[in-house]
Amino acid sequence: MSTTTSVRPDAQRPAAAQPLLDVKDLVVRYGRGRKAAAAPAAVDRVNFSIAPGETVGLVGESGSGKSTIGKAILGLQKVSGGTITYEGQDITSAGASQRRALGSELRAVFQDPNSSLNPRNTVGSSLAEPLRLRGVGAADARQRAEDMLERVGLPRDAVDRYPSQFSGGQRQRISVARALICDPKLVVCDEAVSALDLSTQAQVLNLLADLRDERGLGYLFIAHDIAVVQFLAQRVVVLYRGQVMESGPAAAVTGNPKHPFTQALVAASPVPRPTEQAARREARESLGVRTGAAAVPSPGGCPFRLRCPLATDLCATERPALRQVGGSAVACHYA
Ligand SMILES: Nc1ncnc2c1ncn2[C@@H]1O[C@H](COP(=O)(O)OP(=O)(O)OP(=O)(O)O)[C@@H](O)[C@H]1O
Repeated sequence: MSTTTSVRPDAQRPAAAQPLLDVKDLVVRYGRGRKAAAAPAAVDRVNFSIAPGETVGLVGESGSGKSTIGKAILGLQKVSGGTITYEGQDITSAGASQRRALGSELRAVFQDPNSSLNPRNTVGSSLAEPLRLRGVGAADARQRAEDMLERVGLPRDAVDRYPSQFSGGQRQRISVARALICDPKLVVCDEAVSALDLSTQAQVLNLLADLRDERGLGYLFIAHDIAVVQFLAQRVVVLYRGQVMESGPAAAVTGNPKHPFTQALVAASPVPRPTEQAARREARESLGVRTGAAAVPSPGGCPFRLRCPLATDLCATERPALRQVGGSAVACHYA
């Protein structure tokens, strides 16, 4: 699985010799002792790797083992078999000190931002905490927290406010800022945008893509929605009942799924068929409505272009939101 195909051409990079992360024959069984041995494997001989700067999407229905794999990589779940290697170092059963040493390089963003933000702490102290643990002084940590908040599109004075004073989407931006403040090399995003509405999903996905491209980050992007995974991932791994059903370049897996389960997953995604979208566009054009896509071509493509309730056709006419992506202006109703 060495080919990299991205929906954003600027995210393409040559494959590196040594993977950033290598998961080999991973098995996870829940429970202890004899109970665990008798339990069906939640993750069953899973293999995949992530190159530096690459995004791999892990997709599958509920209960297919996605989060279990994420937790095993983060050291939050004991592994029953196989190996997890990070930059050539075996971290399968890493102890506390090895994990601490890895802490700034391997970070996570979860579905619920409250899981990483203590409601009693100001945003500034939540962001500064991982830096302080690594010996950064208070003034420097505050400065870096303010810089990071600005980078994720929040005001610098957010440092002195509490998580409850922000919307769900803003809290997720704060979680992203907290995950990235230590300059990690790999971020596990576990359903990081699933709880957000479509508009906020698009904003956070764009933010994740921009940060990846700026910093050369690797992502393991876990989601049940293959349309969301397709936006960010260069390669996709499809899981079913703990096993890999199909994997490969994102465009191939989502555009021409080989396995019946992947086909079902694509069909289940709330994406109108391209033919349906074309029919909608024709209908609008016959009414003289200018299409957003024709007005401002998008280099990366909107993640919701196929399932946007407006089929993105009214973007440029109704709410001409413009933003810069890779040097080009992109119009999106949801931007
Ligand atoms: N703590 C646990 N104890 C026992 N079984 C568990 C535990 N956590 C998960 N499982 C089981 O492991 C399997 C995989 O669960 P996992 O949460 O990894 O799936 P998932 O694909 O992330 O699902 P979802 O999309 O709903 O989060 C499921 O059968 C689940 O019931």
